Amino acid sequence: MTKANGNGAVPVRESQRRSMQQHAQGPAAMLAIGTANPTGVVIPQDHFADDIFRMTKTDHLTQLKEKMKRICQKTGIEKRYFHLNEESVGANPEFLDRELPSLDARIDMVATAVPKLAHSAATKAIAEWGRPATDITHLVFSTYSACQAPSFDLQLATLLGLRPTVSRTILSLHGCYGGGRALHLAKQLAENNHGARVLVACAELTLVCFGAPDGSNLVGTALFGDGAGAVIVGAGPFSEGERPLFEMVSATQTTIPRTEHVLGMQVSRAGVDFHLGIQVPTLIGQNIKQCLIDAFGTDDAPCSDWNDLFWAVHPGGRPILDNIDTVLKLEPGKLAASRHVLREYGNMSGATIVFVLDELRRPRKETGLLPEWGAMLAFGPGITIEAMVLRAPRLDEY
Ligand SMILES: CCCCCCCCCCCCCCCCCC(=O)SCCNC(=O)CCNC(=O)[C@H](O)C(C)(C)COP(=O)(O)OP(=O)(O)OC[C@H]1O[C@@H](n2cnc3c(N)ncnc32)[C@H](O)[C@@H]1OP(=O)(O)O
Repeated sequence: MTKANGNGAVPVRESQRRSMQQHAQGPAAMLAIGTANPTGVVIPQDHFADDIFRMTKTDHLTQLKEKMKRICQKTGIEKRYFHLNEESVGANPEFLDRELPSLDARIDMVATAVPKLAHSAATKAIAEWGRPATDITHLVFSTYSACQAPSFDLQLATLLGLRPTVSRTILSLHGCYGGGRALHLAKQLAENNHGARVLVACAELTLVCFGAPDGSNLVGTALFGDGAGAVIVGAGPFSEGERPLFEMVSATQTTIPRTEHVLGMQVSRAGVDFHLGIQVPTLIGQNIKQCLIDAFGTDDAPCSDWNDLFWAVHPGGRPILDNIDTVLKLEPGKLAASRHVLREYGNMSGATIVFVLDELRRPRKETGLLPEWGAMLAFGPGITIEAMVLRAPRLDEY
């Protein structure tokens, strides 16, 4: 069979051959990881309630403050990093009144702060990768702060000096599954484009959501922090010096039916409003096993014991991790990387999963080598669950 072109007939077999060559060898892998947090403000969780009520001039709301203290004690968080500080909150009093427009001022602040934070994480990932930034062919950027075009993806590409031909995608408002979604897309891009090297960048600043504590935002205010993560993703053949940290074997996205109202974010003239339903941890616990079975592509559990795997779980909140432990009957310590990241940084939404992966790949005397097979999970509005089967190659494999 032939296909016409301007110069005559081109055999389809030839175009098929070319398209076959576009595919990479083997599954994509994460080749390097970088993380960053704002350097300005670190708030210990045990005096967060005092700090936030003072900063927002709401100390008179004593019952609300007591509830915030109760919530903070149950988060499993010890400290969080923030871009906003007392001075910038004082300079923007409209941030404290949801009736006043403040979106423009927030967009002005994130316009430089988000790419700067992403740049910091990406620079570390690129340095670890060891190849020049100009070898990056694709960029996938995820954030809940993007309200402009051109956006942070182009700013980051410029800051890093990427090629003008770099293929850019920005994911907006995917919330806590943004990092999982970006990695899932990067896997598909790397596997379908021979030689592709994809930079995944996730950067989250709570300042677009920040407001004075009220009856609706206590949990989010007690839980979320600022951070950025970056991962270089590519598939074989690997160049000298490239070493896969985690192979990205298969991935699925699942939406739990009829849960759209449970978890959500909405851009308003007063910033980004968010809603975290009290049933989120239970719903995730009830659905997680099936998502894993789907991701592993088997009719039943992929292994007799989920403890045979290593786990990279987005620490959306302490009870989410507790429910996963219970449902999967995990041994203590299986979710240690997730609990560590929650304790040290809080929930940094889409960027958090990169911190968990970074924590997992650190060699540990007490736990030894990771099991060969693992699972990555991230959750967010929808309720959407991103699941990915990972494989940790042995050091001498590549
Ligand atoms: C410079 C400073 C700047 C600061 C800026 C901060 C700004 C932050 C804004 C960032 C927003 C980003 C939004 C991103 C949205 C995407 C989220 C996701 O995708 S991923 C998913 C995100 N993750 C999640 O959705 C999980 C969040 N949940 C948790 O982590 C835990 O449930 C917990 C820590 C809140 C409580 O621990 P637990 O063991 O459950 O303890 P208990 O049962 O004893 O409850 C204690 C009290 O808490 C109450 N209460 C509980 N839940 C809720 C609720 N949803 N609703 C309301 N209230 C709630 C409960 O009723 C009780 O009240 P009381 O009886 O004392 O009066």
